[in-house]
Amino acid sequence: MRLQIKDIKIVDPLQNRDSIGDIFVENGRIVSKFSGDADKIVDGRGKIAVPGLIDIHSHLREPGEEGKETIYTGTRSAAKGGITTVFCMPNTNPVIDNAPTVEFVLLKAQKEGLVNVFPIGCATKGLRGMEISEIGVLKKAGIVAVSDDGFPIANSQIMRRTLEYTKMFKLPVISHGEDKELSKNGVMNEGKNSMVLGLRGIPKQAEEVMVSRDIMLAELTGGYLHIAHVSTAGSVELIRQAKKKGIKITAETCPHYFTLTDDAVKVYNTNTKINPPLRRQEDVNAIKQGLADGTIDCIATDHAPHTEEEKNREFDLAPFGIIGFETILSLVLNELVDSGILSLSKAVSKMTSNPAKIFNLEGRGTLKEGNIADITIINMKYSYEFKKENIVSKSKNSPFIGRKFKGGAVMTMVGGNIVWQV
Ligand SMILES: NC(=O)N[C@@H](CC(=O)O)C(=O)O
Ligand SMILES: [Zn+2]
Ligand SMILES: [Zn+2]
Repeated sequence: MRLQIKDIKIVDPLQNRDSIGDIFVENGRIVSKFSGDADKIVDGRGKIAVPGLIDIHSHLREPGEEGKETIYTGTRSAAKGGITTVFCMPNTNPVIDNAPTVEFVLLKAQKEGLVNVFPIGCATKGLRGMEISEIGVLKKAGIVAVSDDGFPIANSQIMRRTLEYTKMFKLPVISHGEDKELSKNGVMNEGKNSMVLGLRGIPKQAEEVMVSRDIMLAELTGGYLHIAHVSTAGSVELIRQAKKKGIKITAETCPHYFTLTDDAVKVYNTNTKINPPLRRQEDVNAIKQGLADGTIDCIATDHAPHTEEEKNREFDLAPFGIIGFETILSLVLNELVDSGILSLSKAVSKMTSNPAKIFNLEGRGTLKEGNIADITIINMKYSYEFKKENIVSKSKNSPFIGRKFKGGAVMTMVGGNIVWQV
């Protein structure tokens, strides 16, 4: 199969490319040209081609919680959002702390997935924070990182050992920064709003205490630390200083942390209940600054589907988490690129070349010749309203329902195959 995308603006951060040209795809790879005609031609006029987006933080819920999402539905939702590769977190049932479960996820993804799926393995057995998983075995089975995500390792000695042990396998340790004692019973950011609403707060320090600890342990061990879903100004500053000191650390944030504040919780909408919680405007500003100056390397969704039954409960009782695949690109374009905080190329690098580099994904994250033809085509003029009835994910828990966007993915290509098209 030979495919040619004609007269398209190509934005490829790794190659520093931002110019109009053609893209040639043969046998699933990007080639410089082919002799003879294409089997299919895509008219790229007025559109932009970028490397397929890589979302390094999501919850696909399979195995075990197929009522919320499956690999089948989740990868379709991702494809609609312009995402060609997703990493999935191990807080499934059973958890991904053993090779057969890694293999199950990979096999399911191969059979039913529309985009590439790379599992993240548990850092500790059963996500219990007591005993390090068999990381070598997991790596052999195909994991790209380890994380206990929602159940951060409380014991500093175990975290130290995890950072030491994973060095051997060149696997980053993804840390969800939360001191569970400090955040205990909290359901939203601690501050004026939590007081007015009568909801128990989670102080910023619950995140920052753990981010500082993990930075210190990364310094001690020389291990590779990646901070998940940064939500506070203090965390941004801690990471900035750690990078200045030469500590091996990278970080991600999510669209909701640069788009919303805890003012959004005011109507007790449980689709604003996430962990870490939405913070204040000064945090939003600091996160934007951190993205602009390179302190924050990646933008990921933390796509965390939950059913309507679960979310239609009192704010206190509803689970934490929101879906994100179908809105990440439009939110990045509208909140960061249109407002001049990031150039398009810089913004794209945080969802392509940077993740590929941090997690050693060979052949992805750039449109270089020889690479896998994972390509996302953007139309900056594509206007739409994000409506509940159009959500592809099995779950509908988004705080962005009803929002109007301009700019988004109009075609998603995985390994040279068009998997989604508007
Ligand atoms: N982010 C969330 O609010 N929830 C995540 C867990 C997590 O990412 O910590 C989930 O699995 O539902
Ligand atoms: Zn988390
Ligand atoms: Zn998560």
